[in-house]
Amino acid sequence: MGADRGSTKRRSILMLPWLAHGHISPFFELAKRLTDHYSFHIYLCSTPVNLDHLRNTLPPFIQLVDLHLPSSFDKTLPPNSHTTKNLPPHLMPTLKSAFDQSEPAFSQILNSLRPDLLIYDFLMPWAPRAAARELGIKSVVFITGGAACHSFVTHYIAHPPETQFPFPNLDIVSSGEGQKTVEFLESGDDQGRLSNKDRYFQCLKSSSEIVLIKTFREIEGKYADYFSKLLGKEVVTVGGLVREPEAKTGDSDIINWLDQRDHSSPPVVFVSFGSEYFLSMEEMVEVAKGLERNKDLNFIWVVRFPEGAEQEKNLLLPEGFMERVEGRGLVVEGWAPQAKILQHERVAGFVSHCGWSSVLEGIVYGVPIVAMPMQLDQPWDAKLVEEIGVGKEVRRRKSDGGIDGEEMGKVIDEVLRNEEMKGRVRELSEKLQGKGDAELVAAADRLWSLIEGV
Ligand SMILES: C[C@@H]1O[C@H](OP(=O)(O)OP(=O)(O)OC[C@H]2O[C@@H](n3ccc(=O)[nH]c3=O)[C@H](O)[C@@H]2O)[C@H](O)[C@H](O)[C@H]1O
Repeated sequence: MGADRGSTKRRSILMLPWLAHGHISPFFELAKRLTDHYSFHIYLCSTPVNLDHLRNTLPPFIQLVDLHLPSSFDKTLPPNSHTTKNLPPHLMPTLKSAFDQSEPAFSQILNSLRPDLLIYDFLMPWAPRAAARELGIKSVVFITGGAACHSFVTHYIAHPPETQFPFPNLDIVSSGEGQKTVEFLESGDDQGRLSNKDRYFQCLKSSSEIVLIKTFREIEGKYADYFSKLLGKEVVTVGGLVREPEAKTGDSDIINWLDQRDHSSPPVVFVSFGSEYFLSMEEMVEVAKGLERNKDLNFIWVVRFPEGAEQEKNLLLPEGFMERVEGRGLVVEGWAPQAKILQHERVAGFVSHCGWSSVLEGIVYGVPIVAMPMQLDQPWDAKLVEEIGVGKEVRRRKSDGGIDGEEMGKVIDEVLRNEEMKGRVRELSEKLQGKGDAELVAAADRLWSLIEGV
């Protein structure tokens, strides 16, 4: 008896992603595939503000469950800020503490829904403990990032500092590029109770005999195997979960702009730094410089500002920038239909912060990547992009580690001219078609057998 739809009974899974779009989106994609092909019923649990955009497009056998953070935080974290989207960075530790203190509410949800399994994220060690305590059920952590990064971070936490990471090309701590991420790992929530590295490692250790991760063995098999060795658990890949772009009103202006770039006009690059990161003023100036450097370059650039800090984009962009790029550059505020843009035939390059979902979308849609990592796992994702030959990283200034517009412009030109890289991206994109489904089938069966205890 497998997890296939022929099974007579449905097994229920409660999913609890971290309160960020870059986490909720992969959990929802996994939920859609598990309920679409297999006999699972999925409860997707998050704060109301994080679930609102999903309420009207729910496939069968997926149910949204609102989790309310303690009202004691309402002064520092009003309900519409119970998400990392547009949250001022200094409030992130407070959001983690508020989420931690929602454990009693989560325990009530466990008791009312009584799921057969919990799939959780790597930021809430209290969730698997609650599942075991309240219901005696197993829990599985689902890593929404890449295996290269997570195998390094786990190695960094589990081994003495002098132990050599087996893949030196990705040992960015030794190379001095990972300082910000090390600081992030050593820092913690605003009560100082739990460092991020302890929080993360407790989540990994609390997972049952398997760990799920959003990647393809084709591109990260050796890292997934090392991750498994470090954890002493089975690391089960689910493929890239690259979502099919949904048609949305308001996207047509951008798509029409792309359609108007005929084959005689220069190629277009899409520039985005994800749903969490906000460029500083200085970084905005350097990115603008990089896009202006090549007068022939067409581009779409998504610019974002923290909630309450929205400003007219021309206040933050260099004087006269919009006029100078008139006709070849489109600056979009807040959000753009990234998946649809990357699929467009006129888009020949992707300037990305290398958030993991963006890297996978660039690869699956066959668009070479100009890697400009900013924080978190992005430095490792950028190194992987270079290692598998689907892009090139923009090296930062040696003097102060800042991004350099001139260097960015050079790498854009180099990537757009690199026929071998374009061929490699196309070849990998074709190779990955269907690979993800095969990995998902195996993962669904593995979850089913875990629930059945076989
Ligand atoms: C897991 C973790 O999530 C975070 O998410 P973040 O949003 O920054 O980036 P992505 O993972 O690329 O996720 C971004 C997702 O939002 C979509 N999108 C984004 C901006 C936009 O304007 N339009 C869109 O459609 C995009 O297509 C992708 O699917 C951190 O990066 C972290 O590095 C990453 O490992």
